[in-house]
Amino acid sequence: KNYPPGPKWLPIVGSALEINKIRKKTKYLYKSYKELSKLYSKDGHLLGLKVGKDRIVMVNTVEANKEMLYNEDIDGRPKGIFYQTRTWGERKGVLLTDGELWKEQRRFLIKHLKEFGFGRKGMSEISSSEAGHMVDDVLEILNNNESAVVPMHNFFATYILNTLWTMMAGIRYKPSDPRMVLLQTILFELFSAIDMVGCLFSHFPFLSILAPKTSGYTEFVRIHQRIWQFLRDEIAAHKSRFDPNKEDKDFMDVYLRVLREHGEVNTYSEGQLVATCLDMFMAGTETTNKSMSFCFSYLVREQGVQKKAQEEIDRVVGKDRMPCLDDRPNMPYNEAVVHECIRHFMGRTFGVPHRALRDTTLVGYNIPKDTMVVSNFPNILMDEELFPEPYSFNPDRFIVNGKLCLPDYFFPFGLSKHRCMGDVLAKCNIFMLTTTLLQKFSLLPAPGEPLPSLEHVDGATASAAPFNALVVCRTIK
Ligand code: HEM
Repeated sequence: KNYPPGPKWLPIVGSALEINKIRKKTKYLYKSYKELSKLYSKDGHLLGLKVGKDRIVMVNTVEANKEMLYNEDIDGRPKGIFYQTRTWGERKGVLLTDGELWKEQRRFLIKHLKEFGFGRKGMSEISSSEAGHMVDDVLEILNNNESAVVPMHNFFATYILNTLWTMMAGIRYKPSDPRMVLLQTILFELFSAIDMVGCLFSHFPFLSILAPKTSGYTEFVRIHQRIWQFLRDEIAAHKSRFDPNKEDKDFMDVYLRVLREHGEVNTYSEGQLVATCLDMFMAGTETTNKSMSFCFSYLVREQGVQKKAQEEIDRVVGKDRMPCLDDRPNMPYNEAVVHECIRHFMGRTFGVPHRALRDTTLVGYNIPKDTMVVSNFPNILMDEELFPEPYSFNPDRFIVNGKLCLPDYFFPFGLSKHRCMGDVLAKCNIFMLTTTLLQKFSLLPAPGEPLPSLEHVDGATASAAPFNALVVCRTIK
């Protein structure tokens, strides 16, 4: 009763058939939800759905999102096969957990990551060092030539992972490392095959037994097994060289010391360590990397925007040193590029689902316990009234009187207690990698190839369609 408006529910499938029908027409899930909202939701705030066993409420407007994100009754994370298969059937980690475990482990993670630079000056040094490695790698690809065609798909992924992994595990990888290439390929496959709200086997769990292959269950488990193995190998390496008398070098050392000294007590366990690493690996790299894939697909198309960003870099930084985070206040245009690329990414990606912990209400509608409640970021970030010509890449929309100005309806990292843990790192990396690359090189359309497509790859996190760019050395006057 008084559940948010939406399509009719049929037995077993709920509203899945109608969503599917519209998705075939619109291609993208966020566009399907927009159409359904137009059809069913008079006030536009919420769209109420049921897909298989899951009750899902899409939260469309700024007002409803603010109410939802500050409502403690909707502070849970979903339960069920999809969320728990990632962590061996248990609820572990920091991304998809709630209650005491989430509170304690999130606090512990942030506190100790700070010791290794997270959110502090050390982080900009790590990011700057990765930007330097990136330039060296591009020069190697150019091999003394003026230009080269470079696949931009996943180009930034390893540098982004390295900034996080330096703090988590004290290591960095080369983008050519076969383990990295494999991990990035399977992660891309995984995120394209699922939606933020689940997939076939999560809405219809019996399919994981009756049709494990067709429902995506087998592939989901296979990909996770690979990632678990990668993480477990690194933890094993840390264990084998652990010396209690030496200072901890990274988060894994800190966590292993706690386990050695106190055993697996309260919410601390080796499984929790693996799950936290898994969460950071997925939440920390996919998001930033895909934001950057949108950024450069537009910068190749929009040479005017690229030139404007380069003019500011040349004026403020010059050519004799690399950009650094302290330049940010003097570089509002490049700062605005960072926010515009995040807008394009989250403008096609839903928030991490919340769960109603008890029966509650939202903008006057009833939300029963255990309903999945999801921020429909695309509805806000691609709204023509809030962001005119939303599909154009226009950093100037965030500049007022020559200064960066972010409206209060721009909150792509969420709000309140579950707010993204990595927003500072993400913005730092996007700024450092973008400005450092544009200082040294221009990116042009690859000769003989179409411009980067405006279509994107749908999935749990959206990505620009793969594209190549002609990377050309710049000579700065
Ligand atoms: C452009 C980059 C990123 C965007 C747009 C983004 C966005 C988000 C959003 C919308 C949420 C959900 C907030 C909510 O549920 O209310 C979230 C949660 C989270 N993000 Fe990010 N994120 C980004 C980068 C990162 C990075 C770099 C890290 C890791 C350092 C990270 C770690 C997390 C974690 C752990 C959570 C769960 C927080 C919790 O439930 O307590 N994210 N992020």
